[in-house]
Amino acid sequence: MLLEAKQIGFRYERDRPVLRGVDISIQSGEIVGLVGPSGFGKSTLSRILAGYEQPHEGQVLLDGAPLPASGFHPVQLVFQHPEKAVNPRWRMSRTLAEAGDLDASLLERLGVQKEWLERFPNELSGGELQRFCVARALGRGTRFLLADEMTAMLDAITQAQIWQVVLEVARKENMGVLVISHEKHLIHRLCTRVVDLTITHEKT
Ligand SMILES: Nc1ncnc2c1ncn2[C@@H]1O[C@H](COP(=O)(O)OP(=O)(O)OP(=O)(O)O)[C@@H](O)[C@H]1O
Repeated sequence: MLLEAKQIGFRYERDRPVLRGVDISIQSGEIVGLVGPSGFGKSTLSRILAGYEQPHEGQVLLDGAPLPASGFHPVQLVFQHPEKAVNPRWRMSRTLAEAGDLDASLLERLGVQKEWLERFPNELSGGELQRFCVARALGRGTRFLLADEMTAMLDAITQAQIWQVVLEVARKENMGVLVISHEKHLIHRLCTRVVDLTITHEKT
């Protein structure tokens, strides 16, 4: 499968484009890094690739077709702030159910404890909550995972544990992964290819 963004243009405010003429593509099985200075539009691009934002120019295609508008989305985004990605009024078991039927061992491998399932998001630490968000994003229908500073707020051991599981699942399921991070060593260790947004970005 191929996820591609072609000639993407995007602005939040009139006359202030954030992205202009950006191209990026990810093949199944690839681990691609996306780097660039702060404020250059990396998170915006990941939201466009996941279908949360519509580009003002260009298009996002999955095997040549537009992203599906309903059902479990094949492109899943996990970002830095898990508390913004879950419904605060739902117990974690309900949030997880959004991913459908998960691989039984996944929660255990991600270090999710059974008793956490009955808790609400505000009864978990950021790191505990992020494990749920990662699990939910690794549902059986996921073909591409976009990790936007996914482990930036976690300690090194938790970061390594989560990435190990993500890479195992990605390899087994032949998922494509986009890694957005300011941590050069993480990008270097994980990625087979790196896209630099300062180069991809069309100069004016
Ligand atoms: N909702 C919004 N409304 C207006 N401007 C926004 C909004 N979200 C982001 N921006 C602006 O768009 C630009 C790109 O932001 P974005 O978060 O995509 O950058 P980034 O490369 O991911 O940055 P960082 O590395 O700091 O996370 C920034 O100038 C930011 O201030």
